[in-house]
Amino acid sequence: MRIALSADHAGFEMKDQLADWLRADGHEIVDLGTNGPESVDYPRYGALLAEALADGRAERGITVCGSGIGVAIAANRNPACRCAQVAEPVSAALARKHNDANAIALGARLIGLEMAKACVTAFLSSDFLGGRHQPRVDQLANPTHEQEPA
Ligand SMILES: O=C(CO)[C@H](O)[C@H](O)[C@H](O)COP(=O)(O)O
Repeated sequence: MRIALSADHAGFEMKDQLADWLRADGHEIVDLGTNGPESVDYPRYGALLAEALADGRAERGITVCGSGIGVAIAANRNPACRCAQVAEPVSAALARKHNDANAIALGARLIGLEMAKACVTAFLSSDFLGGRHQPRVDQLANPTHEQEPA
């Protein structure tokens, strides 16, 4: 699979470790930086990830910052991106199954590499379930207030 990775300074080390691990597993990696510990601003790296998904350079995205929150907010500004901040694999799988997420955001200051790998494995190996979830995902791009609860 073609997978884009991005990170700010807080996440670049985990990003690089995940990239090596995914390459060893046969995936094609689009590395969008950053590539060192110098302080950078996370909005750029969330946006770069979303752009790679929007223009088809990658089928899935993984972005890392200290908490995963900043890069997730930034990535989700692009309507082509559905990015879930996750810290354990059940949420990573649900992000695919229910939300058709095409990206996850990880917090390198909150979880270790093994938990990050478990999240990535769950994310990449889970499929969108469709059905009742499809119109909800559609509404993310086009919110409606027409439906009221029964
Ligand atoms: O965006 C974040 C928090 O929501 C990320 O954790 C950033 O990596 C963090 O804010 C960077 O913090 P730093 O003190 O500038 O290293």
